[in-house]
Amino acid sequence: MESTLAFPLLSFPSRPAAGEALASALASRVAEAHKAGRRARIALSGGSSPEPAYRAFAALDLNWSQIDIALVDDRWVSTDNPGSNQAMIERAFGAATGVTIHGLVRPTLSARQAEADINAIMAELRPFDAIVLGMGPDAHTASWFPGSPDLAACLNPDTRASVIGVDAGQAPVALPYRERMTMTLPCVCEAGHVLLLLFGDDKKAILESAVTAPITQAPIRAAIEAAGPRFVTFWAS
Ligand SMILES: O=C1O[C@H](COP(=O)(O)O)[C@@H](O)[C@H](O)[C@H]1O
Repeated sequence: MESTLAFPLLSFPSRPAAGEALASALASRVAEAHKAGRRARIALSGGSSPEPAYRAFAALDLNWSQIDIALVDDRWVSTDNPGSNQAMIERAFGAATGVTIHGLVRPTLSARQAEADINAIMAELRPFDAIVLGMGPDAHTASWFPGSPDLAACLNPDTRASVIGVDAGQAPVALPYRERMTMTLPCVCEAGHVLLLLFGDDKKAILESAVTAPITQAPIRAAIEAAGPRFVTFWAS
């Protein structure tokens, strides 16, 4: 199927092939950082789509002790909850000995109460070499949900915050995980590479509609516009 998008959408014959290509792109970003003599910093999304791609990345022969992995967003649950993005990422990177994973959740606090602590950590990690985004069926990305009273704060281009606690309870797709922590638009879109991993003909059609939809209804459009040519989609049917 031809893409009608005005930005790069790389099509792959299968989901595993798309995941391997994403893993290879991330490995290139890691190699660049290490060649420059510094730790590599990658931020990853959660959800149901990306775990096999993360396993493919984790299987690569990299100097994992010089790689920081942060989360783009998480549901405000502890890692024993099946909805925990952190738990999925920790599982996927089990083979990556020495990697540092920076979780966003502090289960004894509310997301709002934890913002200052997590923002301090993110300030040390920014800017990220690469960020991996996903997209939900309501055109949300990260935890930027249509209808959320916190959407404007998430998408404020002038915010100094890297992450904010959000109430996503107005978005049916978010439930039952109403309370969340998410990176903000500037934190995501200043990254060297903003990579969207997307599966299914239905989601491709949603992405194509999102580029002309109001940002309040299709928050992913904010990332597409802010990242410009650094926004690349890895897609398989
Ligand atoms: O809730 C979330 O959903 C999005 C999309 O996930 P998917 O299940 O449709 O693959 C994800 O990118 C985000 O990290 C997650 O918190």
